[in-house]
Amino acid sequence: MMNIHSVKGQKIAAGERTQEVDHPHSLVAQFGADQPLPLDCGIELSPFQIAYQTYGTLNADKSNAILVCHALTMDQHIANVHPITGKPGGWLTLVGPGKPIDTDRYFVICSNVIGGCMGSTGPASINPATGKAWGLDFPVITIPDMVRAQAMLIDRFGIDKLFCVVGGSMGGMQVLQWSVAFPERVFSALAIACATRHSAQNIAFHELGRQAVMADPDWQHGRYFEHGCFPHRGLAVARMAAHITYLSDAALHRKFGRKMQDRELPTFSFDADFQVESYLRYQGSSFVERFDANSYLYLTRAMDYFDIAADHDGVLAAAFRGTQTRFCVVSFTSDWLFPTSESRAIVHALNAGGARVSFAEIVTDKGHDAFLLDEPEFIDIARAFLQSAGTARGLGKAEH
Ligand SMILES: CC(=O)SCCNC(=O)CCNC(=O)[C@H](O)C(C)(C)COP(=O)(O)OP(=O)(O)OC[C@H]1O[C@@H](n2cnc3c(N)ncnc32)[C@H](O)[C@@H]1OP(=O)(O)O
Ligand SMILES: N[C@@H](CCO)C(=O)O
Repeated sequence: MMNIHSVKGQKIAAGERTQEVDHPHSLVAQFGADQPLPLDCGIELSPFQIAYQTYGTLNADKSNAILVCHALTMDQHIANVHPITGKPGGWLTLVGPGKPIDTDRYFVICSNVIGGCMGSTGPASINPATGKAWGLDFPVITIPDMVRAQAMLIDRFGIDKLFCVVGGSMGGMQVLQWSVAFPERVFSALAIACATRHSAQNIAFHELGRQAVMADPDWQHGRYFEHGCFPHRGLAVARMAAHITYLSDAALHRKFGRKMQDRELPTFSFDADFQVESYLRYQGSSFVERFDANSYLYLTRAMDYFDIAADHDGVLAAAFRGTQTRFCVVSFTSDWLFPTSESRAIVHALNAGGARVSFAEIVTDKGHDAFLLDEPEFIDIARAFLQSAGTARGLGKAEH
């Protein structure tokens, strides 16, 4: 029986941070001492829980399930109003009735990653051994750990084989890991704006963000809840730096150029004179209202450690050899975080491994986060891929 409860999250209430906040729109699967999660660091995490959302209906033979893997700071609320921000779902361009991930046709599951802060067990959860938030005592988790936890959730649904696993950025890493760790459970895979390993430049940006968090005196060596504070400034700076990498020079120029913010002339101060400064400050301050600082450390670390080839004697193609999964790999021309060269490396490895793979590079100036935006060519490609995979899976044609 599925063990379903209203999620008791750990933190994040804008302005009034507590360690027990309801997330009434999520379901939670709990895993007790009899079902520990084996982690790459050698520790078994137990007990733990996974918060998740579902959309649509699972068909009788359980062949229409799509697992959506969320990106770094996103969460399971991909197609419903977000319970903290009150904003529309995080991936409505792709998920919903009549959308490529058609909730009238597919059963869609999206779970908050292990280590996250939206109801799944993470560093802000209570450590049963101490009765306090885990903080940095939480074990370091990896992308394979996230996927192993998701597989345990999928088992609870009695789903042997997912029709598709879909994700962008860190979600795309999970897609690739699913196809390597559980090839027989993945009929098709849509990996967007991602890579099989994190580059030196990307690790460097993550390190910058982590150092910004840890340099904030309110971080308190990760024990900020106990001190009744939160590293707002450090986490906001981390987000500002990261957000620049999600965009592109051309997009920033198009949106803001050198335009001034609510003024005609420079103030000759360090106010946000430029619109782009004001925008970045807003992105930083809104982020800290919805995200946990320690989770940010853990999830960026998980991406840093990701390296599929390293787990296969340095031979990427060996990871995919003999796979029956149908792949679609997508990149965006202005993505300098996961440039097209990374996607080509995935495609070459898949080809060498004998996989069935299609590849699209979308021309856009919207940067890495183009996968979250209304990018018609990308939406069309996702729709066509799922349509053709659905036909191959015997799911019939969509009405739309
Ligand atoms: C948990 C969730 O809700 S997940 C939400 C979805 N995902 C994320 O947050 C990931 C991070 N966010 C992003 O990467 C991007 O914001 C996207 C991709 C989601 C959206 O991109 P876009 O639609 O192009 O929005 P854009 O980046 O221009 O940001 C718009 C916001 O900036 C604000 N803004 C724009 N210009 C300025 C300015 N000069 N000064 C201050 N704020 C500004 C807008 O008011 C708007 O605020 P709102 O989000 O509260 O409505
Ligand atoms: N902007 C998205 C994607 C980052 O890779 C996020 O914050 O999760």
